[in-house]
Amino acid sequence: MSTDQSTKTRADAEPILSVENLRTAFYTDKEVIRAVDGVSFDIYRGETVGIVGESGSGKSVTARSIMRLIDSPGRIENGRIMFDGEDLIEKSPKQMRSIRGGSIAMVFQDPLTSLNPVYTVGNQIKEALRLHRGLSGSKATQEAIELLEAVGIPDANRRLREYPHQFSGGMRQRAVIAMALACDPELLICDEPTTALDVTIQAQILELLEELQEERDLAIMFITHDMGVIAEIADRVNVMYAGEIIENAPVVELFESPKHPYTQGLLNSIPGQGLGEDDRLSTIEGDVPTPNEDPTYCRFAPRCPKAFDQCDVVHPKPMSVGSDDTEHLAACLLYPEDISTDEAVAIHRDGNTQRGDN
Ligand SMILES: Nc1ncnc2c1ncn2[C@@H]1O[C@H](COP(=O)(O)OP(=O)(O)OP(=O)(O)O)[C@@H](O)[C@H]1O
Ligand code: NI
Repeated sequence: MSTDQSTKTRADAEPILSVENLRTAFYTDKEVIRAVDGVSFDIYRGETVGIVGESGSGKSVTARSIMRLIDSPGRIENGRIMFDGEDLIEKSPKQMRSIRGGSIAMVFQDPLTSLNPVYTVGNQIKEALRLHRGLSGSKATQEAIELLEAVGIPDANRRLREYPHQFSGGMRQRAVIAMALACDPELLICDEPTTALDVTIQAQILELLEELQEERDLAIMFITHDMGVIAEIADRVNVMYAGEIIENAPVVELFESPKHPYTQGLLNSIPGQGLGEDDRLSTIEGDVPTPNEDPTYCRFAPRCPKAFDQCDVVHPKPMSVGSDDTEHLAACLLYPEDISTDEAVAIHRDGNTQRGDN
């Protein structure tokens, strides 16, 4: 993590990605699942923004919405996804195909979903180089070798001619990252890229991503359910719960001074600080509810140790909770802290969002 750098890049630049009030819903026979329900956040060049939350909180749907990979029965219902100054929601399917794997690349949990078993790793990287950068022949081969070397795959020349099944899990994920980089993306979206790997390999991949980011000024959106991974990799963190971002803060501030009771619960459940060896976020009792109705209340209230009667009838808006100039938001009726709870509740009820005010 590198918060100083993050604050610097944020102060004097435009975000590379700006998600504004994004809403994505799935229309099932039974109900409408508001998987992403009014999500807003920014990512700047050279910055890693983490998205953390329990299973089902809407992290992957957020990523897939940005990539415009939402299929029926799902659809993006509202919002803007400004990338490099243009709204991705307005793009045609053809334009999106060239953006995907071009200026935005994605790395998933299972590298085998990104690799084709019947082609050599080299051919797949070279295909990406041909499609997105117009390279072919020995130029493409040379670039593919350099990419494998850049992601720390030894003996690149030989490994280029091997098939995915000849790679170990960690090496496979490195190959997927090489493929993602083949397109020279500006934004890399990683959805639990290290979850399936053992801890040592996981640490190596995180380190690799940080190196690549520094070299290339990459913006990274990093999805995980693991607060320990967030601490390693993120500059800024969005905490998601039931389709909403309930807290957003620079990583150090989030760990030192979490404001939302949900974030406080997540931090208490980090392995080593909590009870078990299970790395799932498991010490908050109960489950994430399915967000299947308009949030006229706090979706975390049923599990919240600090909930009071108003939490069932007033929807919390993001409030500025940072010390000094820190951009730190929490959506909880307990804030702002410096006024009475009744006054705070009134601000939330009147829909006076503070986002964008600072
Ligand atoms: N194709 C779909 N059809 C119906 N509901 C869906 C679909 N895809 C996702 N959902 C719902 O959207 C919500 C958010 O799912 P999402 O996959 O984004 O969660 P997540 O935070 O990525 O969880 P995990 O950590 O398990 O990957 C869930 O309630 C899920 O059931
Ligand atoms: Ni997911």
